[in-house]
Parts: sequence; C-alpha cells; structure tokens
Amino acid sequence: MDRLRLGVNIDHVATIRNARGGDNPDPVRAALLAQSAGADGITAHLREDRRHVRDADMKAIAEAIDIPLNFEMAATEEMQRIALATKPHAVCLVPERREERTTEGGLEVAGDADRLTAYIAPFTEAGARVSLFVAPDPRQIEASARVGAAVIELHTGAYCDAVAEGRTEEAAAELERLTAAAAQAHDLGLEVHAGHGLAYDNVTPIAAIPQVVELNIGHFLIGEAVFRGLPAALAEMRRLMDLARGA
Ligand SMILES: CC(=O)[C@@H](O)[C@H](O)COP(=O)(O)O
Ligand SMILES: NCC(=O)COP(=O)(O)O
Repeated sequence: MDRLRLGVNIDHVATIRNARGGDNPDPVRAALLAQSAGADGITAHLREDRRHVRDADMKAIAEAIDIPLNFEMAATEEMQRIALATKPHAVCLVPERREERTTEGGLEVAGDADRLTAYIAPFTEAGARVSLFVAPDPRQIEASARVGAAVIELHTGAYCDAVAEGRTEEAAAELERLTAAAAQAHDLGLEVHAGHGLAYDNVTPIAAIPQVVELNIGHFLIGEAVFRGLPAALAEMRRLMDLARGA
C-alpha cells in the first residue's frame, strides 16, 4: 500500500489569533512549520463568516507553501471567485451553516447535482482538483462521481464522536459505513480522502481503510501542538498512520 498522505488543517491557529486580534499566532507560520515537519499538504477553510482563516491568510498561505493547498469552502459564488483567484491545488466543497460550531454533516450532492455540476466545471478547467466533503452515504457517493468531482473526503465526525462518547456499537457501524463508502467511491473512479475529528485514539481504523489515500487533520493537531510542539504532534500522527498501513 502507498503511504497515506497527511494534510494539516491550520484553521484553529487563526481561531486563537482571532480571539485577541492582532497577528499572533500566524497561520502562515504554522503552515510553513507543518510543511517542514513533513505534512503532505495544507488544508484551510475560508468560512463565509471568516471566523478563523481570512481572505488574506488564504492568499498568503498559497504563496508561501510548496506543498499542495486544499482550499475548503462553501459552494457559493463569492468563494468560487476567491478560490479561482487563489489557484489552489484542490478545492473541497463543504456544507456550511452560520450557527454551527463545526461542519456538522456532509454536502448534499444528490439533491443539488445540476447546480454542483455547473459549479465544479470552472475549477476543473482551471486545473484544480475538486473534492466533495460527504457523509458515507451511497447516494451521495454515486452523485459525487456524477457531478464531476475528482475526489471525495469522507466526513469522519460521526465516527469520532461515537468513539469519544463510548458508543461502541455506533462507532463500529459508522466505521462499516465509511469502509463501504470508500470502496464504492474507489470503484467509481474517485480518489478517497477522510477527515474531521481525527485524533491519536481514533485514527487507526480510518487510516487502515485501503482506498483512503489522504487524511486531513486539524483541530486535534493544533491542540496537541500546545503541549508538544507542532512537529512532534505531526510526527506522532504520522507514526500512527504508517503503523495502520503496515508501513
Ligand atoms: C470541513 C472540515 O471538517 C474542516 O474545515 C473543519 O470543519 C474546520 O474547522 P471548523 O469546522 O471549526 O471550521
Ligand atoms: N476536512 C477535515 C479537516 O480539514 C480537519 O478537520 P478537524 O481535524 O479540524 O476536525
């Protein structure tokens, strides 16, 4: 099996900065540190409410890093304009609600297929890989292939919550759904990523899903970096991911 890629999401460096205003801590510095510590990509989510990463951060990160940038965003006209100007390696379309604390579910692809087909086309023409952040739902996976996405990112939040809350049967059922969704997506020719809520104590079964080629991890790693530093936090995640793949 090929080595699983680790994309590091630096959103919550910006969350800490924004708590006080000013420039510190700097998400660009975090992206560069993650890059030098072996991250395979940087992920950042420009939310419509700009609660963490801001437009200038996205631009500065895109200019500073040498590894791929995965630009997470809602499928709005404003975001399409900004992302096309930023020229990221990939865009990941996610659902967004202003009142949510974090991204709560997967994108509704099946029910919005015509709009998404038209929305995705300019990105593909511009050379950006389009990823759809979806729940492990066969209907959404099938629709993701149909609308022209190159990649899906499976939302692992429900699985991580079930593990954290000791709901072992639900965690096992969600893991089964994720495993089946990864196989279905791969059979449809989609590249498969996964992410949301991943941490040292829940990453192994997700990293072991053979069709998954990339994990995007943010909140836990930035929190862990407070205690052991970002390079060491990443190195431990990398070790667990490699172990899960038998690498
Ligand atoms: C889509 C996704 O999973 C990430 O962008 C993550 O959600 C970032 O953190 P927030 O949800 O707190 O913006
Ligand atoms: N798309 C998931 C992501 O980028 C990171 O999510 P989290 O680890 O911050 O929950």
